[in-house]
Amino acid sequence: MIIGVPKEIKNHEYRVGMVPASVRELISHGHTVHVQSQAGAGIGFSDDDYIKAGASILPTAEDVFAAAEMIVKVKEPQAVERAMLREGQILFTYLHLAPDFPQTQDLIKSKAVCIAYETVTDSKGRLPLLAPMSEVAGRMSIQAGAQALEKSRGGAGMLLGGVPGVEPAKIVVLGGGVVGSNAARMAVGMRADVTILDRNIDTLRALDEEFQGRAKVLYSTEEILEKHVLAADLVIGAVLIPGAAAPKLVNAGHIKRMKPGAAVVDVAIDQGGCFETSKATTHADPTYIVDDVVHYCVANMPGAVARTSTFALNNATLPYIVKLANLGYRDALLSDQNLLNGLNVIDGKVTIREVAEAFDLEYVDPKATLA
Ligand SMILES: NC(=O)C1=CN([C@@H]2O[C@H](COP(=O)(O)OP(=O)(O)OC[C@H]3O[C@@H](n4cnc5c(N)ncnc54)[C@H](O)[C@@H]3O)[C@@H](O)[C@H]2O)C=CC1
Ligand SMILES: CC(=O)C(=O)O
Ligand SMILES: [Mg+2]
Repeated sequence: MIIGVPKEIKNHEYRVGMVPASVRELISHGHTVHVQSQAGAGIGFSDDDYIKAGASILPTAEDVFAAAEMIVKVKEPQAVERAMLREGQILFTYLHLAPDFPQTQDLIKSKAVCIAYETVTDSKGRLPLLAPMSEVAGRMSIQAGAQALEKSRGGAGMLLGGVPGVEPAKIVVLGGGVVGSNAARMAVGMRADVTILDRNIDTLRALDEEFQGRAKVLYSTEEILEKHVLAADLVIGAVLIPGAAAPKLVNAGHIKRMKPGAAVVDVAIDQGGCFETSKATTHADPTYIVDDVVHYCVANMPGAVARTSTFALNNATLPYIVKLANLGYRDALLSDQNLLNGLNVIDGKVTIREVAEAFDLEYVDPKATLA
């Protein structure tokens, strides 16, 4: 198969779909890999590094999209990239369609085979291609929150861990999955006062066992959520209903009643965000203030630590890239229900229920589209 790796174009996005070691692996399976010139420059890989791994370098994204049977990316395709997709071409990347109607429309129009990293599952129902970036974003969320609480960002001027004789900040983590548990680990390590809310009893048990009282672990009723959010200095938004738009757990009224100078970090912003007042921001201008509460809502947080993130992402995606390349999308998807769960749009049809429901579009059984 001919595989194409374009340079990412989102604001301050330095990750790349494949590192040279991944390219080498595909070449060893007999595939051809075209990489856009400078695609890896942001994480220290030159065009020469890719050539040594066996890739050929193409000057523009247009060249890569035109040549490739499968495009491997990191972030959801931007409008100019969507315009370059064609019928039957495989797109393997993060998509986050449920909060993004323009992208959904364009992918339908393209008739491409669009497989989203974030809805591929594993045998335990987890999300193996989302998890590495959730680990990164969860850990980063506490750094982002710490900065948001500084005076220069509009925060109350609090140090997360306090100092001897002064109380630490109260951090509330909404959702105790991969993002939430990683956020809590960092926050506990910094000696903040940490409370995690979730609705999955098994998750609550596992967190309770892990933290042994160093973080409070609570079932998230509306009452508990309101009580803890209103008392918080920092709230991390880390809930997910796979494939669907994030539930708006914190409304504008809650934000109004939060402490002045408090901060929220909405990691779930890639799925639309779990604070009613969230709107996506960029690394160039990450925060804004609503009712004296600092909001950090960057949708590609791991892009800031692109080197760590690209390796972590490639470790997870490579086996799936190899499978798609070796078998072709039809056999790869039909032989692996977990990979099939990643199929969001194919031949102009929506094959993920949550996205179809979000936009009142027809849902088509993915298997029916491959018959
Ligand atoms: N902004 C960014 O750069 C990044 C964002 N993310 C996003 O972070 C979000 C969280 O991802 P993960 O932690 O991997 O998901 P996960 O599936 O591991 O965890 C989500 C948790 O939310 C809980 N939950 C769902 N609905 C809830 C509710 N109403 N109340 C309380 N808890 C609820 C679930 O029980 C689960 O434990 C996703 O939207 C993901 O796409 C991930 C990586 C980077
Ligand atoms: C998951 C995601 O949105 C990211 O890694 O940017
Ligand atoms: Mg207020």
